[in-house]
Amino acid sequence: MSKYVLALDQGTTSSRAIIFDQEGNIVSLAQRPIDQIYPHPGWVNQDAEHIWEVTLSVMKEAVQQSQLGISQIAAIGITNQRETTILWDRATGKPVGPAIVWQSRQTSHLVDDIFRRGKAERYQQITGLVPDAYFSATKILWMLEQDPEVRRRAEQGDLAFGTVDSWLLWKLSGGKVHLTDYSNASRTMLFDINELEWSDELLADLNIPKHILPGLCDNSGIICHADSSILGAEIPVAGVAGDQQAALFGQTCFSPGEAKNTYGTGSFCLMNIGEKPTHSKHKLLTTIAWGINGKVEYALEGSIFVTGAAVGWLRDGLGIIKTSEEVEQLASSVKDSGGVFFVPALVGLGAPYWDQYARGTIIGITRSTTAAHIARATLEAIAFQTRDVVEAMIADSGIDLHELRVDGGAVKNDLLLQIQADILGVPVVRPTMTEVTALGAAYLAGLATDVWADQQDLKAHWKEDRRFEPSINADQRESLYSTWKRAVERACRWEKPTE
Ligand SMILES: Nc1ncnc2c1ncn2[C@@H]1O[C@H](COP(=O)(O)OP(=O)(O)O)[C@@H](O)[C@H]1O
Ligand SMILES: O=P(O)(O)OC[C@H](O)CO
Repeated sequence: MSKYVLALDQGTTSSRAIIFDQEGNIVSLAQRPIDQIYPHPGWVNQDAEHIWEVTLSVMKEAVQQSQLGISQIAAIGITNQRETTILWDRATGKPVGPAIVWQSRQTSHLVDDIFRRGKAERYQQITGLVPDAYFSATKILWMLEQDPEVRRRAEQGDLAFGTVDSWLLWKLSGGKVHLTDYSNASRTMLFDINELEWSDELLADLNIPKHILPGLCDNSGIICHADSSILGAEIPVAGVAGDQQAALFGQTCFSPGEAKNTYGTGSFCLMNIGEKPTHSKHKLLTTIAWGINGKVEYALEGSIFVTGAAVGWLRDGLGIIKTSEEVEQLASSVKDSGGVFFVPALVGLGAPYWDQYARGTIIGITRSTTAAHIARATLEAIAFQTRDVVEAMIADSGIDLHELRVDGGAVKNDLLLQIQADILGVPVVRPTMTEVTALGAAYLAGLATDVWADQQDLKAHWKEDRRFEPSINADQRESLYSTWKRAVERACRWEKPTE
């Protein structure tokens, strides 16, 4: 009998549930948006109950749409927006306050404190991360410091911390498990990626009680069973990974040197570096790709905070497009950006700049600048930021990039991918399946439940849709890129740190 896998992709802007067949084809897909809460400039919050309700509803919808019997679904795989921090009451299962989203800058001052105390390097040695408000650690601290009652309940063991994977596992299992996987743990800035355990040293440094943390589980293996009240049967949850690591897996980048870039709210370029956690010398992150059957593999990561979200801002903030898709037509209506450069540092800058206080900058505007030039500059900014991290990755790994595999919500935009090939100077390759994040989660779950035999089996599913070749010469490319670097300089350190 054919087997199917249900993947839950809980992203920053939406939850998707996708059922895959054994060839890796989509049988059904349901998607609904996640409400964003912006209480103050630079803050980004979400409601954890809402995240669960939306995820539950798309899961039910995808199963219904597929017309499959529930017994045909061999496993559930989970993948999630990473770092987003949730604290909940173990007894009631209710979240304590809003979830603090990975993009939120509300804890920048707590990170400044780590730097002021001269501890940044130590954090990096232990966790592989450049200290930043992006990661969960200072978000947890912020929640504990906001309210003495929250701190008291946490100390007493009443509260549980989790990233979105833990929250979904808790909810799916009916409150039976409090776990996280290696890939998500490695994004908390509390996990020792060398020793593969929570760091007592960093927990003590931030005064975070260890017992609020989840236990660890493999990325592939039976983790728990979905409560039968949810889909009518106890389906095994057999795969879980942070969305960027899941995309690396879905793109079948199983060997050292293989890399992908995912274009969603932000963009995340990851390269498999094998079994040694080599530390970056060029301000990239070292992160856990996955841990399966006791074997942990690592990746280098360039995290770009705002790419698709900049297109979202053109839509919701400026109102110059009605849908994100419209950006392609608007940007195509001009041959270049007319000298306009947009540094979309809307929530600071991630790799390789790590400037919490950079802010968005549009520069080079003249009397002839139009909305179309700004739209084109936005797509170019996505490509320039990718070049920034790809250059760092080549410098770190010593491996030359011959092509870039891409995926994510924004890669249906052909113009974006052409601009990307032009700015990088290497071909950009889009696979036929662009829901690679969900596919990666399905693969992890399906490998543990005999839907697929091994990684070789998965490699056979990957097919190229289109290859975008560079179409500008090296002089044009370098001239554009050096102007981008000047624009970034103007955006850096704009906001004043608060004490
Ligand atoms: N055609 C397009 N061109 C450029 N950006 C797009 C396009 N379609 C969607 N996007 C952007 O992609 C993002 C959604 O991608 P998705 O992978 O679903 O994100 P996430 O997983 O971060 O929620 C949004 O920020 C949206 O503005
Ligand atoms: O939900 P996405 O696709 O924007 O991914 C967010 C990343 O996991 C943040 O680290």
